[in-house]
This record gives sequence, C-alpha cells and structure tokens, in this order.
Amino acid sequence: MSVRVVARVRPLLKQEVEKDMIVEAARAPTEKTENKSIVRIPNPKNEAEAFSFQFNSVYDQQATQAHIFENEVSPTVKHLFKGYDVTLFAYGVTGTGKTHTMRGGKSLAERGVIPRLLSSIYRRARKVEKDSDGASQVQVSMSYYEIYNDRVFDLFEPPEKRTPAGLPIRDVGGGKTQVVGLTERPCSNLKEFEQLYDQANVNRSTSATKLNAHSSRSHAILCVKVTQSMEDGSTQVSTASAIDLAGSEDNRRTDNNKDRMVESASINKSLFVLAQCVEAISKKQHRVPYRESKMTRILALGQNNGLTVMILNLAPVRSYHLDTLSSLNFANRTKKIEVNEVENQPFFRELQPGKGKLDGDGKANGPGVTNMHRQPLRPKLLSQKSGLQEASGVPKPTKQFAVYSDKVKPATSKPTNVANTSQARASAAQTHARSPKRTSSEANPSLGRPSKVSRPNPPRPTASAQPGLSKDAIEALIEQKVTEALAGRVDSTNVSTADPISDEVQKRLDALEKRVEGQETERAEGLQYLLMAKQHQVRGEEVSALKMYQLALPHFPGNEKLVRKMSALQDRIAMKKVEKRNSPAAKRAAIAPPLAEHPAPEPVPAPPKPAARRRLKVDEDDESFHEDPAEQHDDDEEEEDSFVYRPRTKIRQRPVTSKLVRSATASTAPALPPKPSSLPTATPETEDQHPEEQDEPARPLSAGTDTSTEDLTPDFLSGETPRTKHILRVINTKDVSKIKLLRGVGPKKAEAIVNAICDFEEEEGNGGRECRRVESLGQLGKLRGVGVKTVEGMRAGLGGLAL
Ligand SMILES: Nc1ncnc2c1ncn2[C@@H]1O[C@H](COP(=O)(O)OP(=O)(O)OP(=O)(O)O)[C@@H](O)[C@H]1O
Repeated sequence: MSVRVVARVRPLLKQEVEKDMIVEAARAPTEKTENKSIVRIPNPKNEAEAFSFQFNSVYDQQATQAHIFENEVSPTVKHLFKGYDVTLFAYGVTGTGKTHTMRGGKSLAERGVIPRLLSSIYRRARKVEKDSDGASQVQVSMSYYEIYNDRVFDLFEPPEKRTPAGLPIRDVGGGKTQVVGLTERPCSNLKEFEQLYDQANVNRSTSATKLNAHSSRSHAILCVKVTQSMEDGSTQVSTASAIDLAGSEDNRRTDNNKDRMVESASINKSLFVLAQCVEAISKKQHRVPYRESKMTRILALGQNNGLTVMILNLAPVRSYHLDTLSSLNFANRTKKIEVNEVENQPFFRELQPGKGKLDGDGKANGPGVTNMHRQPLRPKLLSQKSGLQEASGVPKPTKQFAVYSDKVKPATSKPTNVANTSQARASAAQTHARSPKRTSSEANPSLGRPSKVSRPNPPRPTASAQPGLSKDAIEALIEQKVTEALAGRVDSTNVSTADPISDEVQKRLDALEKRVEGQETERAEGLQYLLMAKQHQVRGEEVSALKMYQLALPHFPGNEKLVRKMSALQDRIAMKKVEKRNSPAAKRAAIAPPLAEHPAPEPVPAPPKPAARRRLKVDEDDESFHEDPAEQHDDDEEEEDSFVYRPRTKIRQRPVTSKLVRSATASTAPALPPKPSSLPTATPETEDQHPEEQDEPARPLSAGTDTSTEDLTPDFLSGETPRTKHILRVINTKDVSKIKLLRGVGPKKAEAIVNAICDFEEEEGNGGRECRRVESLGQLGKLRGVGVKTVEGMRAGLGGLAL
C-alpha cells in the first residue's frame, strides 16, 4: 500500500490577521513545474531560521476544493474500480480545516472531497454499466460511523438509540477490521447518498470549543462499498474509506470544560497512538501498537491494502505554531516510512490491471494480487502530480521522498518550547517534538543519523551470534521482554531497540506477544458484548440480551456463570412467551397453537468442554467472569428468592414447598448407583449406562387442561429428570471428591455442601450423623452456601443428559 502525504494550508479566518501568518507553501528548488511541495515554517526558537518539510504536494490558501479533489482524490477512483481499497484521511490540529476538506460546504464550489468522490464513483459506475451494455452492474452502499471516546457508534443511529458501550470491532484478517452490527445502506445515486450522509452527520458528535465553533469531537469514518457484478459472473468488491479525524488540541488553549476535556483526552490519546504507530512502522519495529486505540485499529495504517492519501491540514497563523510543527513532524515521519521502502516494487506494477479481484470480504485474491497482502507503505507509485499513475511511467523520484530541509544548524535551532503544546507534549515522550532532523537521532542517539538512502536496518544478530544462550536464558529473556511490552505498551521503543536479541528469541517473543494481544482483544470484545447484553437486559430487551450473551460466550469459553445466565434468560424468555400465549387475551384471540409450535427459546451454545478452555480460567466461585455491580445485584436478588428452577422449555405450574426429608421416608426413591468419577461431564455413555434415566415419554394430557402448560410441567419437581437424579445421587453420596466434580462446585463448595447437609441434620434436631438425603433440587438450592445459581450450574454442566 502507499501513503501519499499532501499538506493543505487553510486561508485566514475572520479573526486572524495577515501579519500572524507564518506558514508558507513553496516550490522545491528542484521542482520544474509550478507545483508546490514544501511547507516552510519558522523555528520557534529562532525566527531567523526556517524549517522546511517536503510532501508529495502542498496546497496553499488559494487552493480550491475542486483543485484538491481533482489532483489528489479523483485519480484514485479508477483504482477503486479495479478492486483496490482507497483510504483518504484528514489529519491536523483542531480548527485547521479537516472537516472543511472532507465534507466541505453546501454550495457546489465548496463541496468537499467526500461528496465529490461519490459523484465521481456514480459517474464511473454509469460508464462501466454503459460500456458493457448493462452486462456489468455496479452497486454502491455506505456505512458511516464515528469513534467517540474510543467507542464506535453507528452514525445512522440517533444518539438516544445508541448502546453506550458502542459497537465492537473485530479483526477479519489481512490487517482489516470490521465493526460488528454496523448498518449498511444502499445508495444508488448522489441524491440518495447526500440524504443519508447529511442525516447521519446530524448524529455526529460536534461541539463548540474556543478554537472551533463546530469542532468534531470524534473521528468519523465513511465507508463506501463498490460492488461490481461483472460480465463473467464474478463479483468485485472494493471500499473507499474517507476519514475525518478529530483534531488534536491543547486544552490550555481550548478552555474546555470537563466533558470536552474527556473527549479531548480521548482524541489526543488516539492521535498519540497513531503517531506511535507511524513511528514504529518507520523504524521497522516488530510491534506496532495498533491495538492501543480503536482508531488505529480501524485505520490500520501500513497494514491495509490499496491506496492511502493523507491530507495534512494546517493553519497558517502563529497561534498554531507549535501544534503545526508537531503535525508536520508527524506527517514527516509518515513520509519517512516511505523512504525506507523505496527499493521495493510498487505493488500494482505486478498486478495485471483489471485482473485483481477482491472477494466478498474485500480481501485481495486472484492472479497478481498475492503480494498485496499487508504491503508496507509504498510511495513510489505516486507521482508528484497525479499521485496514482502506473509505476512504470514514473521517473525515479528520489528527491520526492527525501526530507527536504533548509540548512538549519540543529545546535542553534532546537525549538525546545515545542513541548508546550498538547501534541508536542505527547510527542515529547518519544522525543520527536522538534525538527525532523532531530527526531530519529534523538530517539536513538547512539545510532547517529545516517543518510536515508543508505541507512541500514538495525543489525539483527542471528541465533548463532549468541551461541551461549541456553533454553532457560531464552525463556527468561522472553519473559522479561513480554513484561516490558505489557508494562509499557505505548512505548514500544524499549522492546525493539534495546539490546539486540536473536532471531529465535524474537520469533518466540512475537508469537507470545501476538497471543497476549489476541487474548486481550478477544476478552475486550467479549466484555463489550457482555456490557451490551446487560444494557439490553436492563431495558427489558431480553432476546437481544440473550443474543449478546451468545456473542460473548466464545470469548469466555467454559464460563459457567455466563452459561447459567444465558440459560436463566432463555428460560425467562420461554416462560414469558408461554405466559403470553396463555393470557386470557391471547386465548380469546387465537386458537391455541399446537404444542409443537410453541416458541422455542433461541439455542444457547453448548458450554465448551474443559479442554477447550483457552484463556479464562474459571475458578471455583465463577468470579473470573466480569460482572458489573448491577449484575451482582441481580444475582443477589436471585439468591434471595426461594428456589424456583425454571426449566428451559417448560413452565412451572405449582410452587415448590420442598423440605428435606429423612432418608427413611425417601427410601422409596430409586437408589441409583453413584456416578463414576468422570462426572459431572455428561456423555452419551451416561445415557447408555442408565437407560432408565432417559427422557420421560410425553405424559398424556389431562382432559380439560390447557395443553400448552400441562404437558410442560417440569418433571424435575418430582425429582425424576435424569439430570436431577444424577445431581441428587452425587450429592447424597456426601463424598466431597465426587461432589466437587459437579460443574461450578469445586472442593470448597463440595465441602460446604456436605457440611450444610450435616448442619441441617443437626438443625432438624435428630442428632448424630444419620444418613439424610436431599430429595429435590429445591432442597439442594436452599442449603447454606449452595443457592440457585450453583444448582443451575450443576444442571448446565450436565447439558448432555436428556432433560
Ligand atoms: N480551505 C478553507 N477555506 C475556507 N474556510 C476554511 C478552510 N478550511 C477551514 N476553513 C474554516 O475553518 C474553520 C475550521 O474548519 P474545520 O471545522 O473544518 O476544522 P477541523 O480541522 O475539522 O476542526 P475540528 O478538528 O475541531 O473538527 C471552519 O469555519 C471552516 O469553514
């Protein structure tokens, strides 16, 4: 992929005056055309000197919206139709014109990059259809979302309908991410698009700040999917993403209130992480901290295939001086990544134009596309003028990718007060807040600063270079590195630039880190689902809540508490449905549906086998499953209820007034042999061994009784279901080693159960330790230290036994 970096200096605003202008767009001395490619800005420490930054193009205050679009974006459209993804993003300090550039005004002349892009896409789509006499068809659809306070919200949803936790994102491979649950709207012409776009923009988080009356408080990401159904029957999908990043801010200048400060902190953090990513990529570090923020995960700079154009927005005036320098340094680093890749082949030189296809997921496939996968930044295909000409026609642009700099003596030109801005403060952490020349040498002073072309990659000693490293030493080194990586995740410099390590260690370190990152991400996603589930539940949307729990379950394999929760929820849903059907109104309104048509609760994924547990070790008390206080409250309430077990598909007709009875009175109950120690995992073998425990045959319906309820009377109340029998049999062994094998029990609880039975015996006043039996789950649930949840867990753990 390629990143083309262009800068745009906005005009003076009403309150700004010409004498404060300090940013200048200029031509490079080697440039033969009128094109400007240099941004010049004074050294804040010594105004007699100037820093110069060279980019692919620089647009001054006079540049029109049309000009920017025609030069920078329009050429990408044909590549979009060839199957490449296109990413455009605007970067800059608050109030520098990002939204103006991307969205623009309402008049034709003021329309920004996005509406112009869409207009161009529709034009091209019509052409494709016309040229093929209608054999090829093009469909355009859009999704639009924002990342606000590091949470993703669908902009087609009004704020009041949003789930506060936002939408989860997940990796779909090839450096791509997907926002789960995002709305995708078809839009077949510009009018439709504009309606949807304007409507969605109303939902975007904007506020007035001191620096911008309509400041965007979120990163807005518009994804336009172009699906081409080709003559030969194939389908090609490509996506154009246009991203209006929120601007970094210095909160001392914004006078932000508390809310704005929170937003601002989140904006600054994500931009800081973006800078860290660029830094890491440019230094070829193994670990790029994409996962530190949602924005960097989604933007995936340097990971995604296709074409990327970054528009660096700049304010021309002095009040932005330090922030502007910071932005220029950021953009300059992005450009330096390209320098490092200068010897590589441009990826679409190898691609047969028009032959590359993208599959439904937008992944490249087909001949010639294989090495598009995770291409690092490739600048050379971008000529200065069009930015997207075929690489074969591009003269070797050596100068284009070198950092152009006036001869400023670093010793006298350190803009040390750069650190006075918010962005610079962030950058200061990585010692990049000053001139581009200082940047990398400061980060690693021992390396000095070789020329860009000849700068070698840091030497990587091979395993043979460290022959003395024992296996233990390698393990210790890995452990140390992982600890460092986790402790200072944002600052990855230590990990990769400290003492050199062997390839073997590096490989293992990478694998470990990947695992840790993957686990964290998955867990975070799982927690998001859980939060959403909880929110649905609070709102009484139980079916949606159940769905969310179901989505969460794979992230917490083997979590019994979650399984129980789902099971209980499922039961409640089923009960409600049955109750609804049985309500007098429903009976009047409809003929009672046959039993077979009773609404079944949605399936709950079977709890994974213990062997499948990967990350989340469920301890004996189930506390590893994240819970919020509300959830805890619910559970407490549940515990306080007298035990009423709700079966999954059956309803209860009479309350349980169970009591523990002496074994003497229970002697009529079938005495089942104790289960083998492999319990409690139910297996088909269990059923084979105890055919008498199979599901009861359906009971005949009582005449005159509502069939929908009578037949569904929970048979466990009579202690007859295989699961109930099995649990009671195990409990009644009073054998801790057997009881602890029941799901969710464990040694401590097993001991408590046995003690509880003993306590109970004493309370009953019968003295001694005569054999008593627990005759029902109701009784079991009432035992001290057991409770309904534990019993439910035991039952859930025997999911394989017939109900
Ligand atoms: N090229 C331009 N021509 C005319 N006006 C401009 C231009 N660029 C920006 N402006 C004006 O500058 C002001 C700030 O611009 P804008 O809201 O686009 O900034 P921003 O970078 O998106 O800020 P934030 O990050 O706070 O959202 C607006 O009033 C906008 O109309």
